[in-house]
Amino acid sequence: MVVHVNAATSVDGKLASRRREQLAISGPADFARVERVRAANDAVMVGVGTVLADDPSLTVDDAELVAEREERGAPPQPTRVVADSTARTPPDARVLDGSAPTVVLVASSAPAERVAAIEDAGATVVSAGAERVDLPAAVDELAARGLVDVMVEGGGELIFSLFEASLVDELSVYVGSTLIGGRDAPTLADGEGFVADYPDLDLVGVERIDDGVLLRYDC
Ligand SMILES: NC(=O)C1=CN([C@@H]2O[C@H](COP(=O)(O)OP(=O)(O)OC[C@H]3O[C@@H](n4cnc5c(N)ncnc54)[C@H](OP(=O)(O)O)[C@@H]3O)[C@@H](O)[C@H]2O)C=CC1
Ligand SMILES: Nc1nc(O)c(N)c(N[C@@H]2O[C@H](COP(=O)(O)O)[C@@H](O)[C@H]2O)n1
Repeated sequence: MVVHVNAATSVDGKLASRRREQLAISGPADFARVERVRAANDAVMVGVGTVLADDPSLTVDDAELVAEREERGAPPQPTRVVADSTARTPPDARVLDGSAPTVVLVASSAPAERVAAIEDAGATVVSAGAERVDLPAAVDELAARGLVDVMVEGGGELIFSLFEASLVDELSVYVGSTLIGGRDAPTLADGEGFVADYPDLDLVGVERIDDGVLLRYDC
């Protein structure tokens, strides 16, 4: 199992503004790279905060990349995965539009009627954890379903939890040349934050793309 976190930040480490609206930090070449990373993975995962803020599709749109997946015997699209403890994913969200398989990870305490609405929209609901999605159990469950290479696109709450659980194998951060600011703006890793035992990453790549820099780390 390989968990690869990929995200784009401003020079000051923000994922978006304090309004938490979707913001294009990547340029065209970086978005094309992100699409290639999606296509190389079995699953593309986000937290429900990103679904509510961005309403992403998380699909591979480039027909050549879809064809390449099919040539190697993979399904045309990676499976979309949402970490959503209380089943807040709206039934009309793009991740539930049927254009790719979707797994929604919930806690066992998630309200049954909201779980049913997500299932009615065509997603597979997987329960892991009592009150909040238990990420180690969830990734094991994904692997058992053949989803072994997982790309995580954010946001900051989910990314922090994955680092806290020592589940991240690779991190790619595209640092765009824009400054967002704001103490309440989401950052690459939010959550409670570390106060000791800070993850020590191994810088393995630096590349200029568009007007920013892609930093790659082994974790
Ligand atoms: N620039 C970029 O590359 C990206 C930017 N973004 C931006 O980030 C923002 C959204 O980020 P953020 O608000 O942090 O949302 P996240 O996408 O990280 O989702 C956070 C939510 O995920 C749920 N969740 C379920 N299980 C867990 C767990 N074990 N650990 C942590 N979270 C869990 C929680 O809700 P619950 O408790 O209900 O389960 C939590 O509130 C938006 O502004 C978006 O535009 C997002 C992705 C990429
Ligand atoms: N790599 C990257 N660069 C940015 O500038 C971004 N804003 C994001 N956001 C992520 O991409 C998702 C959008 O996906 P779709 O295009 O709708 O498929 C968004 O939800 C974030 O996860 N990423």
